[in-house]
Amino acid sequence: MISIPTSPHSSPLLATHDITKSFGAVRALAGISVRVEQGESVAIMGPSGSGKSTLLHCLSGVLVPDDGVVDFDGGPLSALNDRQRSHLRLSEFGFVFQDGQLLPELPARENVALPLMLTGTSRRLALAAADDMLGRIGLGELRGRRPGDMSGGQAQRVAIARAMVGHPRVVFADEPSGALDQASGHEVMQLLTTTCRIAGAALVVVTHDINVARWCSRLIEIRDGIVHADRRLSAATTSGELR
Ligand SMILES: Nc1ncnc2c1ncn2[C@@H]1O[C@H](COP(=O)(O)OP(=O)(O)OP(=O)(O)O)[C@@H](O)[C@H]1O
Repeated sequence: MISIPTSPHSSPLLATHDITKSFGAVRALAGISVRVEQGESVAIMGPSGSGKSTLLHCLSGVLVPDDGVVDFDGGPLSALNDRQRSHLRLSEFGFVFQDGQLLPELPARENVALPLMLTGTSRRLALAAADDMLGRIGLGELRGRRPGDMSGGQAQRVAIARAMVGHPRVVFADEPSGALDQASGHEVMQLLTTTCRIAGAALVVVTHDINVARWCSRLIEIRDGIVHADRRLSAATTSGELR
């Protein structure tokens, strides 16, 4: 685990303080302050181009903001160099993308084991942990199958197993059900929110779809690179159970 120098004040798990980010003349983030508490699930919504993915990438240390600060676990991500930030992403964060981004040449269990092997776990232990995770989410029978031989929903569930196998403290998901039909999308969101809740991981989901956002306990709406609204969602539907 990487230790970040801590700030003196008590802090949420993850927070941005007035961050800005521009790409050339395009101001993607124009001063955003948000907080994500431990174990909380937060949806980020907003029109196309409003800065949702840029915010997600700044929160997860993939991008460095031009101004402002991102704190994780009480310390600024900017205190870490590139190598330390990469290690933090592998060891503390999990990622789920719209198309899963599984490696097509590897069977499910090797895709799931990969983040552990990249942080130094032996192949044998990483594969055992991957098999265990796949079994716990009801995908044991898929462990030898390559992504090209799975449905989109199955591949997304394997991607969730890969995101969760390292016991992340935060899972970042960018349109995790965006490429799926409604029923598969529902299953994927149920699995994602349930596994995060059981693991005590915070979840940050970028989505265009209010039905996806409703799986979360909070909704942050972004417009033109600033926070337009930040509210609790009362009817969080996070009641699915793991098989
Ligand atoms: N790497 C980049 N290079 C240039 N411009 C970028 C880059 N990444 C984002 N932008 C621009 O920054 C703005 C915000 O982009 P971002 O992807 O964060 O929006 P978004 O809300 O996630 O959009 P969408 O819903 O369409 O995915 C857009 O105008 C986009 O074109």
